[in-house]
Amino acid sequence: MRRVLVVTAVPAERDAVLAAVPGGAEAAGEPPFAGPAVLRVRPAGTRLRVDVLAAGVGPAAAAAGAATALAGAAEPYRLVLAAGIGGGFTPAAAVGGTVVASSIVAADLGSHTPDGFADIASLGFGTSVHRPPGRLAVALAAAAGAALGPVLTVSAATGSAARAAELAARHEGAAAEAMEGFGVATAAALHGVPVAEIRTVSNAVGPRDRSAWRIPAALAALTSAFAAAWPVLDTWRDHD
Ligand SMILES: O=C(O)c1cccc(C(=O)CC[C@H]2O[C@@H](n3cnc4c(=O)[nH]cnc43)[C@H](O)[C@@H]2O)c1
Repeated sequence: MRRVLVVTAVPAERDAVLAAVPGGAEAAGEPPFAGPAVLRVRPAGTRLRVDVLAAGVGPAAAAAGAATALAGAAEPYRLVLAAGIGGGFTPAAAVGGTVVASSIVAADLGSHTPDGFADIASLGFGTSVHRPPGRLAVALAAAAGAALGPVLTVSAATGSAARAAELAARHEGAAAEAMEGFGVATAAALHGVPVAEIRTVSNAVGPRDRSAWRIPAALAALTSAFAAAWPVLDTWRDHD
């Protein structure tokens, strides 16, 4: 049986992933304390047992929830997936599109200096990038019709064109921005489990415009992305 943990921010994203498996979900056991529940689905025609957790918004909640699920697992997970909606960088990822992370980047973890932003790695305090297994990321992107590129994790969503341009200039090929991936990846790395990230684009990274957000479309795309991903996750071997 191939156990996969999917970590989203909010229940609507969790439910979009679960909707990719007709027939609904079952409880995957009570959380070890009064934390978010984990729901389980078994995609038909695969050996997958997929646990889906809505851990909360932001890198800290994502890391805490993912680490708790990993630590409490009765059997080890073979892969952890950060998943949900995100902002797309133009032109790499349009609203309604899908992005698979080639790298998972902590984009605002570090220090502001007179010479610009210094990330956590340049400060000597650990890594600022987690890398999914390359062949898995390529296969997921191909199956889902997704763009493949760096997905930036931020603690504060971009709200201006200037900030979007600053991030795009610092991270070549940046495809999407979200708030949980690096937290999930940090928990996965702590437990020695490979990580991947799938984002569906609800908005363009740039000036804050709530009216331009297309969250229902992004959630529908998330369901489609996971329906396409099951066969890839089922056959992937972690030495690939
Ligand atoms: O700026 C606002 O008014 C605003 C209104 C609703 C939601 C937000 C968020 O920041 C949602 C963050 C939540 O959704 C993901 N997400 C979606 N798009 C983005 C983005 O462009 N940048 C960062 N995160 C985004 C994120 O992963 C969170 O789970 C703001």
